[in-house]
Amino acid sequence: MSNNRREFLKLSGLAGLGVVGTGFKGLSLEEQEQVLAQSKKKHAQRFNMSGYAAPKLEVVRVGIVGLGSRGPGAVNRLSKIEGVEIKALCDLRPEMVDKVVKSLEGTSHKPETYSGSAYAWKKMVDRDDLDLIYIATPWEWHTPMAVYAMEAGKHACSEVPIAVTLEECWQLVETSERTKKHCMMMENCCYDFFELMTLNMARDGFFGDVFHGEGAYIHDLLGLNFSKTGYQDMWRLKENFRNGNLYPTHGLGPVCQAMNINRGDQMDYLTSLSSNDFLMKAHAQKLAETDNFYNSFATKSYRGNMNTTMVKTKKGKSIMIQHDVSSPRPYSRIHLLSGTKGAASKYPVPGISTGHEGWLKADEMKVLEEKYTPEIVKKVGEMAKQIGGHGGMDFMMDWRMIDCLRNGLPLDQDVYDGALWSAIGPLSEWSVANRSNSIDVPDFTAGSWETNSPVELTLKGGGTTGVSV
Ligand SMILES: NC(=O)c1ccc[n+]([C@@H]2O[C@H](COP(=O)([O-])OP(=O)(O)OC[C@H]3O[C@@H](n4cnc5c(N)ncnc54)[C@H](O)[C@@H]3O)[C@@H](O)[C@H]2O)c1
Repeated sequence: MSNNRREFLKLSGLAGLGVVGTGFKGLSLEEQEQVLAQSKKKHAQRFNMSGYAAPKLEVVRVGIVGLGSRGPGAVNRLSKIEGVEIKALCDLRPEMVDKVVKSLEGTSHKPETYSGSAYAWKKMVDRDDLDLIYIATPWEWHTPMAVYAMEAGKHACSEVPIAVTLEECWQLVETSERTKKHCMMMENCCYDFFELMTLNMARDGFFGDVFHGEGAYIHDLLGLNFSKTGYQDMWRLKENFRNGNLYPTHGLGPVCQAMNINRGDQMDYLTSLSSNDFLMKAHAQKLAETDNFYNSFATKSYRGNMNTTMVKTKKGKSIMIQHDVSSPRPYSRIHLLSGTKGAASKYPVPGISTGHEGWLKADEMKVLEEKYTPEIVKKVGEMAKQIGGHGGMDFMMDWRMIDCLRNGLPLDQDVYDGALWSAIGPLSEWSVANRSNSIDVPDFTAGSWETNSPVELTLKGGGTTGVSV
């Protein structure tokens, strides 16, 4: 069987209008309209997964697929959480699996392994002794793997973005609703310390009505994306042949939580604009001068270096999201919240303000930290810092998900969050390709955003899962 994911989609019956291809690329205007109409029609059938609690699992038996740069860290973190059994590991490349198996020597985890083909993961997912499939593969595999996992009776969680087309977003929503299996996109930035504190402050009304938010993924990955030893088969560079906000969720997730998107407000429409590419093709051409490997990359067109996407919400609020992975500038996710009574901004230095005079002083910030540090940080924040993973946020995310599964609680990020935040990718592609015309954002919740509860910030009903550092 071909290693090609598009071939797989066709063979597995997952192919539908808009699945094969990236976003709207390659579709005529008429076909794009059909995709949107089809999306709207799907509002008919519903089971609301927001706030849904699956039966408690005392032990969470996990299978992990994708053991490149990101996956092994997840294995390490999960291995330290009480009630987790790492039962199975999978990667296309056997050597990646071997390395992770070795790292677990001396622990109680004795996983079975799967590798050697692009479909070995299906064998793993088909086992009947797994509760959760944890996905850390290239983007194009996230939805096929998550959908297959839910169909096989497992909860699914996936790295970001969980979908690359609108059709995939709908598949995730429909499958999660039909199978009543959790489908969580692992947006770790929602668990960073400043983001959690400002979410708590927003919830308490500190900022008044938060009517504007900004997020971004500004990270100079030019060298890594073009490195032959970076991402498997150069997949991440190839994603940059698309033009739009390809990686929206790190900046967007925490802003959506603070603005209660999907849970009190909803995205209405967006418009998106990309600069031209002034760096990537030039870099490819320079590399090709001395290395034939880069010849094919030197002839390609790349996404504009900076993409700016603006969203209007149904309640009249605004969100701005940026994406730039090639400019020589410092890392930033912005994380700005602007309300009727105050504002927060994370980069370059975390600050809170209540007026135009400037940011609060260190002693005032300390008082706020004491008041607004959420329960999860008090409970596992210090251990998370020791275990690591982007300063601790990765561990807090994994711990919270496992704690919710073990206590039969709804997950903080449900399938609607994953679908909506990921949908910015294909929607922004369409807008960029159409002179920044606006496009409606589908309501994946089918109206239940009006009554869904905001994400839970206490550990009510849970907080019982231990950690071994
Ligand atoms: N949340 C974060 O902070 C964060 C950070 C880094 C990466 N990521 C995400 O993690 C995911 C993985 O990224 P990475 O940096 O580890 O990439 P990578 O290329 O290093 O690793 C991907 C792994 O998946 C394997 N793989 C590919 N196709 C497969 C298949 N069909 N079956 C089984 N294994 C397959 C590859 O062999 C490789 O080992 C991406 O979605 C990326 O966006 C998230």
